[in-house]
Formats: sequence, C-alpha cells, structure tokens
Amino acid sequence: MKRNVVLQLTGVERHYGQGGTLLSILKGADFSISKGEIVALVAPSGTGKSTLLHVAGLLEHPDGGEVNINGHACDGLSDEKRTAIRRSQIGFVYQFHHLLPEFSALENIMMPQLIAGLSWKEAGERAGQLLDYMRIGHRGSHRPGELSGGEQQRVAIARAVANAPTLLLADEPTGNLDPETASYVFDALEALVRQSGLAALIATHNHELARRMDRRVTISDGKIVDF
Ligand SMILES: Nc1ncnc2c1ncn2[C@@H]1O[C@H](COP(=O)(O)OP(=O)(O)OP(=O)(O)O)[C@@H](O)[C@H]1O
Repeated sequence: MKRNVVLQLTGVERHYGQGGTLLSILKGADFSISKGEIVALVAPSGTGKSTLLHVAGLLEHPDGGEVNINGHACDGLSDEKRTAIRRSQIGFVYQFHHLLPEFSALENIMMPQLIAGLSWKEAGERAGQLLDYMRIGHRGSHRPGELSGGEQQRVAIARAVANAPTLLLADEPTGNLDPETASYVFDALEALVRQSGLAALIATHNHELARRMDRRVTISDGKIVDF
C-alpha cells in the first residue's frame, strides 16, 4: 500500500434488490486517497456517489471487496468496532447542514467532542478555534436559524472535523449555496484540509469547484475512474 493512504477501496461491490431485479451500483470499484488530498467525485445523478460515500464511511457494508481505513480492514469487524472507527476517524458533511436547531453554533461543534469524552472547557476551546478557522468566530452564540446558508455549512464542516478525523466525506456540501457562497465555503474547507492533513472526498456537481481539487474521479459502469 502507498504511504499515508487514509482510505483504500478494493474491488468494492454494492447491489440493491429492487422489485425482483438486482441493481448493481458498484461493480469492483477501486479507489484510494492519501493524507492531505482533496478529491472531487463528479458523476451523474443515480450513478452511486452517495452509495460510495456510505460504503467508504462504514455506514453501509459492501456486498464484496474491501474497505480499508488507515491500514485497517473494516469489513470483518463488529458493528461496534465499525462505529468506533467511524466516530474517531471519519467526518461527514451533507448538502443540508443537519445542525441541531435549539443549540448555538458553538454548542453544535462541541457536541461530538462531549460525546467523545472531552471536558466542556476543552470542547469549547476547540469549537471556538474551529469557528475562527472557518471565519465565523463572531457567530458562535447564534443558533442555526440565525445564520446564513453559507455560515450554516461552515458550522457543519467545523462539526464534522471537531474530533480530528483523518477522513472527511462530503456529499454535495455546497449544493444548496449560490456560486459565490459555495466558492467561499470551499475556500474555508480547503484551508482546513491543508492545515490539518485530512483526506477529503467531496461529491459535487460543481465543475468549477471540482477543478480546484487535487484530483477528479467519476463512477463509470460501477467503477471509479480518473477524469
Ligand atoms: N437502499 C436502496 N435500495 C434500493 N436502491 C437504492 C438504495 N440506495 C440507493 N439506491 C439506488 O442506487 C442508485 C444510486 O444511488 P445514489 O444515491 O448512490 O446515487 P447518487 O449518484 O448519489 O445520486 P444523486 O446525485 O442524485 O444524489 C440509484 O438508482 C438509487 O435509486
């Protein structure tokens, strides 16, 4: 295996049964991403981007092949072990922020850290740093409903990396933002990845953002190919 590989997929298969027929979405998909890399996943709707992110993020089991995270094969592991790896190693960002509406931006970012066992003080300090890093330090006490779409997504990104994961998986993180805001949110995300050495796989329909990433891959006939 190459050095610093964070995620490696080997021969990954994923099929769904639908009305008596089998829908094959991933058919022997191979992919790897290393520390510090940002990779765009650009593919037409329905080709399996979310499926791929779910399998890579240990939210779904592949029907064949291997998912390896930081050198650990994850497929034979118990659900508890998979959950533990997911919580400590993987951060997720979705198109819609899924922030808790009754908590402030700062508290939303503190939440995963408190669950992981950090003290209130430690979690608050790191959440504050991340908000500053995402250039919204002045918005910490605001609830999600009091933030703009771009600010909400920056809080969601900060929350995803609050527990210092090694892999960030994002499904259309700027999909509901206007192009200028999308570009600004991506700037913050990129700075964070560069600074922390995360590996980030980002599904997007935005070709301009995809061009700014280190590599671009697509899904073609159930396989992952560079383009
Ligand atoms: N749990 C499921 N059961 C049956 N079919 C499913 C299931 N999940 C996904 N699919 C099907 O698998 C295909 C790929 O879905 P997926 O959500 O991965 O696509 P996508 O590339 O992310 O699409 P989009 O860009 O529209 O979000 C779709 O045809 C979808 O209907």
